[in-house]
Amino acid sequence: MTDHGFSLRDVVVRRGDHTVLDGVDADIPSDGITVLWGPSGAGKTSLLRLLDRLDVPDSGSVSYGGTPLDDLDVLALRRRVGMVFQRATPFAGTVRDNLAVAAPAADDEAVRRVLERVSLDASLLDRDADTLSGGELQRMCLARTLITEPEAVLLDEPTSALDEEPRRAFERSVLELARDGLTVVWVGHHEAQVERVADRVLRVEDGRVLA
Ligand SMILES: Nc1ncnc2c1ncn2[C@@H]1O[C@H](COP(=O)(O)OP(=O)(O)OP(=O)(O)O)[C@@H](O)[C@H]1O
Repeated sequence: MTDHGFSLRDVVVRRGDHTVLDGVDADIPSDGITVLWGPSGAGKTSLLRLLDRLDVPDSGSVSYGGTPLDDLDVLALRRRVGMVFQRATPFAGTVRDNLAVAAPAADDEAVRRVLERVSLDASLLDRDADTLSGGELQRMCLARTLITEPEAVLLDEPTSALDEEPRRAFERSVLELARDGLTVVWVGHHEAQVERVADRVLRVEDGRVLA
């Protein structure tokens, strides 16, 4: 197991009388892009949310960098592990305001650097976030996650609402981030996309992770 990967042992999540995750054992190494892949309703999103402690399992354990998440301060964990959701979640205000919410102390240089990492033009900084295109918005959300310099990011079908061109642009940004050492866990849907981005695939089916 590498320095800051995730590991899940016998993880069970129940919602009412439905078992959403049913004894999951999995290791997610810190290098490259790991895609969680499987049919709708298989439990991919539920698994991803455990990694940032947005949810806690009913039993079993989840650790990060060898430490059980229960033993980590949750805010510190979320600084190390960022999340981008399926639907872009802009705050009211400009792109600059959105980045400042995540990192009030970030200077101009840091802001410009993070925009460059997601291929967003710096001229967008003073635009109202709600005037951005879907693709720009999702890359802004990625930038907002990256500006706190996490070690890992969790992506929950971040391109499912995007057309082909912005989807490819988002993929290119993430591939480059992974090449620069960011740990990426990506809940995928489109098979062609999985083939383009995955360094490894964890197949999730019916609440289990198959080898
Ligand atoms: N809060 C909840 N209450 C009841 N059932 C839930 C809840 N959250 C998830 N589920 C159920 O758990 C199962 C797994 O859901 P999950 O969202 O993890 O699947 P998924 O693999 O991410 O699916 P999709 O690809 O459609 O997003 C689904 O059957 C879902 O209806």
